[in-house]
Amino acid sequence: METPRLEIRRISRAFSGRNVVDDVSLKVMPGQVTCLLGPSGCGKSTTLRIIAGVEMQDRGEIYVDGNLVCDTIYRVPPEGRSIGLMFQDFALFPHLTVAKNVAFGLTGTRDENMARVEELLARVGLGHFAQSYPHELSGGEQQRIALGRALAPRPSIMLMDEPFSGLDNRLRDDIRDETLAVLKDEGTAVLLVTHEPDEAMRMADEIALMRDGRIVQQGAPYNLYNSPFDLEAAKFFSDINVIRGEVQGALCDTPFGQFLAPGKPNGTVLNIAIRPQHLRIDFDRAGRGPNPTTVDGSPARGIVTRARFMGRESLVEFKMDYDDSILSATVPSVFLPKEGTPLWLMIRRDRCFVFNA
Ligand SMILES: Nc1ncnc2c1ncn2[C@@H]1O[C@H](COP(=O)(O)OP(=O)(O)OP(=O)(O)O)[C@@H](O)[C@H]1O
Repeated sequence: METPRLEIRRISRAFSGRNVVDDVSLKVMPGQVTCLLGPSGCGKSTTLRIIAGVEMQDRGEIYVDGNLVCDTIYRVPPEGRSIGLMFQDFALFPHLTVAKNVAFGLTGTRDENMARVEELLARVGLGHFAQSYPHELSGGEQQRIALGRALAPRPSIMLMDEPFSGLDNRLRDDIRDETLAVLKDEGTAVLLVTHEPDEAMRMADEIALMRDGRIVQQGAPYNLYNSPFDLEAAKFFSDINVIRGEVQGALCDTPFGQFLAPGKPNGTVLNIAIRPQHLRIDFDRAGRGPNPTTVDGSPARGIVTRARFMGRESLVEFKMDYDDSILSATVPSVFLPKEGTPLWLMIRRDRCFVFNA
């Protein structure tokens, strides 16, 4: 078995009696990007600060390359942990040239350091800026220099806390992709903190979804998106429609037909959740909808309340006849029916998530 670059075991930290980080365990394997994803205030940054060594845990252990760097008794200082850091305010040293910024943490001979600086500046595509000062560079370029500086000492693991949130949207996607390419090239393991699911999906090999100080689900982005642990986890990645139904005789009756509910006692209320792209819209045929199918179940009618063009897709919202609830569906390209139009919806049964209400 390969040794994880970083492993934390059962880390906890309380502030004023509140568990901000609660029994968190995590491994990051060589060459992997793991994202700690969760809403603001869930304890992501505190976890990262504990790993970096600028905050102490109340319980738990931290290992880098299989070696203990911190438990509640033994503690390697931050600079001895082989950890690189990159935060949103990546503050380069303004009085040092780009080359000297990148060389800052290096301990080799002058020649070795120069070679490493050259290698990294080439890798981030900014070799020609070696003798410039940070204020002569754009935000995105400074970000790339900060990446070079953090990578220069060949850290075992890079910790990144919302490193792209200071950049404007268009630039952000490019810098994110470039950063990822450089990190993969260097073979560095990364633990990246973000509250943006899109960023996590784009960057991560593995996502650890955090809520109220705990990791509630961990796995490949595909698995988190397609098999969310609960309704809240499902909602974190996209808008979601919820259809309620009650179980009778191992079947759950809904306006969209019956769902199998094996093992669920009679009277259990279920939330059937489905993402907007998995609803199918069909036309009204004088008050009748399409015929039921095994893939899509039965249709239910709604009235269009709003339709918006979103760029790649159109978002259509419906007030459903059965209980006036609102459902939304997305359609590729342009589909903008008038408000008040009656249309029928069907749901892709294989794309539904079923949770106890
Ligand atoms: N030193 C501290 N003293 C007291 N409370 C703290 C301290 N550090 C963090 N907290 C609290 O712990 C909780 C988690 O904070 P943390 O910064 O880890 O969350 P986060 O998930 O990174 O959120 P964000 O994305 O907003 O930074 C917050 O409620 C915060 O107020």
